Amino acid sequence: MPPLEDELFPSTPGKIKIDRVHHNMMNRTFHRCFASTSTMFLWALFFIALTASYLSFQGFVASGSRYLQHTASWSHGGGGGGIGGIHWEKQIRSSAQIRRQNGLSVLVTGAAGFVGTHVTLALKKRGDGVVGIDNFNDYYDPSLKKARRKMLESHRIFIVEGDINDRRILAKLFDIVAFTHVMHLAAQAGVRYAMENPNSYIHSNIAGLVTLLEQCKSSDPQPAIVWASSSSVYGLNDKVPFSESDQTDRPASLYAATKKAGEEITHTYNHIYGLSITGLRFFTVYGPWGRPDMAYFSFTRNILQGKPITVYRGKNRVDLARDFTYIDDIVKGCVASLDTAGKSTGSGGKKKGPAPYRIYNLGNTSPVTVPALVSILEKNLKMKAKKNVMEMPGNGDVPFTHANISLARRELGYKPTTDLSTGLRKFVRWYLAYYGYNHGKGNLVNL
Ligand SMILES: O=C(O)[C@H]1O[C@H](OP(=O)(O)OP(=O)(O)OC[C@H]2O[C@@H](n3ccc(=O)[nH]c3=O)[C@H](O)[C@@H]2O)[C@H](O)[C@@H](O)[C@@H]1O
Repeated sequence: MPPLEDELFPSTPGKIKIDRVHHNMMNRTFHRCFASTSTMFLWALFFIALTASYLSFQGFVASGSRYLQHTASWSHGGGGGGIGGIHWEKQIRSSAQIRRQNGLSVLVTGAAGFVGTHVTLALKKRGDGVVGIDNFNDYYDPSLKKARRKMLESHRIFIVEGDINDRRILAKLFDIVAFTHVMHLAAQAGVRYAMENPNSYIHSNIAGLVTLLEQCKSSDPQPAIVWASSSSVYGLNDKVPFSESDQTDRPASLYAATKKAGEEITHTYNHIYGLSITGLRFFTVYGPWGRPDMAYFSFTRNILQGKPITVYRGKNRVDLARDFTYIDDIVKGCVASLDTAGKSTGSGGKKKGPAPYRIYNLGNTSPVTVPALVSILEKNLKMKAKKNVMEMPGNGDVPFTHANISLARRELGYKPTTDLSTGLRKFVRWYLAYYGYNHGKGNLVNL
């Protein structure tokens, strides 16, 4: 059995063990023990204070660097598009200035994208106020997006460098400008890339869309929204031409599925919050300042560089076909949609009455096969393509698209006027002016 004292004062490191010699000795020991304990107590206090001040200093440094990062991201959004500050707000106000009677005030998302650039410019040219937002991601060469921005800047259009998933930026923009309309074109595009990077489709086409709608629903006044859906929602349908009333529940790619989801999500915001919604199903849009990931663009590059192109073919050697639609026709459809969009009816996040919910096909109504597309390019480039023909891989592609545009014609006055030959001639002219024959460094040209 251990002695009682040992139990009361266990011999642990740092603790004084009581001497059991005699009483005086014990007193002295107690005294020493007490004195040492109070010293220990003071030391302990000292260490606690030291630790506390170290931790709070760390916290200060961390929050300081968070603050610095925050400030940095709000002041260096990238060449000309820096975020935050008086100068930034001034550029936004100036870009948003309306210069015609009953002009619109439009926020264009994806403004440095292909369709975004063209729509933004068209609105500005007719005197509407317009501000762009774009995250300048590197899905395809960001230098093309920057060149588009430079071109827009020469027309005094300001593009904020930011992501539609960033609630703070959206809130700030709506604080500065009472947008009457949002032209929502920011998206992860491309049908086949969805197998490589599925999450980017969820990030932009689902999460980004919801973030934007949340902002719009709580804005006062609520803007009307026109946004880009896609012909790909018709998926595996084989009844042609595709009509808006056809069922769209058999998407062939994740891209198509996110666009279809977008149609359902916008419907919800229309139903609950009274947002005015117009969804536009674009059919394979092409033209100057286009997207390098698309077939007409990459074929042109490869033909000029003497590289082979891959031409996909459907089952039983059937050629694939697309209802290729020229950018100027699409722009007219977008602008007409903005002009005819009824008002949103909500305020303070509450619906006051039913608001319009519309969906339109914007196509060309004359599908052309991919080999025919290649022939037109060969003629314009005066060069022969090296073709590798192979069966379409099961990666989300659909064999054909063909738009019925009667609804858009009736309600928007939409009437496409550019056939594929004319449109590709314009594209090739732009391409050669921009890249040169060797696809060298781009020379910036005006539209
Ligand atoms: O209209 C639409 O909904 C969609 O149009 C295009 O998608 P897609 O029609 O597949 O356009 P491309 O990628 O340019 O392909 C056009 C045709 O060329 C074919 N192709 C593509 C690439 C290739 O290397 N070879 C080839 O034969 C495709 O199979 C397709 O039939 C866009 O990329 C989508 O963002 C858009 O939403």
